[in-house]
Amino acid sequence: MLELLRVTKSYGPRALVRDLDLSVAPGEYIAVMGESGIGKSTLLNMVAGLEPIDAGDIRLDGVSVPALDEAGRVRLRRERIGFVFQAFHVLPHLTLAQNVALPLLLAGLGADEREARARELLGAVGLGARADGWPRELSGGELQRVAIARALVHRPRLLLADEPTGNLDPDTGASMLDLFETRLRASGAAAVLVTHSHEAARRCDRIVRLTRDGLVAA
Ligand SMILES: Nc1ncnc2c1ncn2[C@@H]1O[C@H](COP(=O)(O)OP(=O)(O)OP(=O)(O)O)[C@@H](O)[C@H]1O
Repeated sequence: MLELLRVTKSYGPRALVRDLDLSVAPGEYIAVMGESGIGKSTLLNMVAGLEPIDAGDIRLDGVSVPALDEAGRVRLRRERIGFVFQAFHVLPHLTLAQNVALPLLLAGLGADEREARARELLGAVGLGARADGWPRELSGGELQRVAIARALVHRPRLLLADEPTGNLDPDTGASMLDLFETRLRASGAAAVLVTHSHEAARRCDRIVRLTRDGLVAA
């Protein structure tokens, strides 16, 4: 469902990734590990069409992401991708329920369904009682769980998650990985998880390591 074909990306004169190949099957979970600064976040951003590539191709369900125009990339993200950003990107002027419901608002769902699904997912990440609270009232780990709920609420085909358990204690982290399983894998959705956690990586079907020489099996 996701294919990276000889993807090359440079910042200035320095090639960050060169001729990168990766193939992710429906329902497959891939853990991407690798040293800090090697390009893992950039990899997720390229897949989501948030960062242009210099050469190669990225195909999601047969659609070439780099060939889309900006409107097409926005639509692809809204409809098919859930993204847990390393820095959360939870919007401070929206309540937690409104933050989580945002993908459903963009998808054109009615208010009642948006509300119900956002609250249900906040419950699933252990923040049901805080649904009407504000991001400024939350700890880092709680914000991370809001970001996870928002990435799952529209039932994406592909979850891209950048250190999704980085701010969580081991038990909470494990329960978030359980949630990915129950909400995504059952429907054939795939996931690419960037993680430094061997615990989280072990739960995936495959672990790859991003190195200066490209992606290698770990
Ligand atoms: N917009 C940009 N312009 C120039 N350089 C950038 C840009 N974005 C990222 N980089 C550089 O590309 C490299 C890879 O960054 P990236 O965030 O993808 O690494 P990472 O593997 O996710 O690191 P970490 O594990 O620390 O999050 C870094 O050296 C970073 O400074």
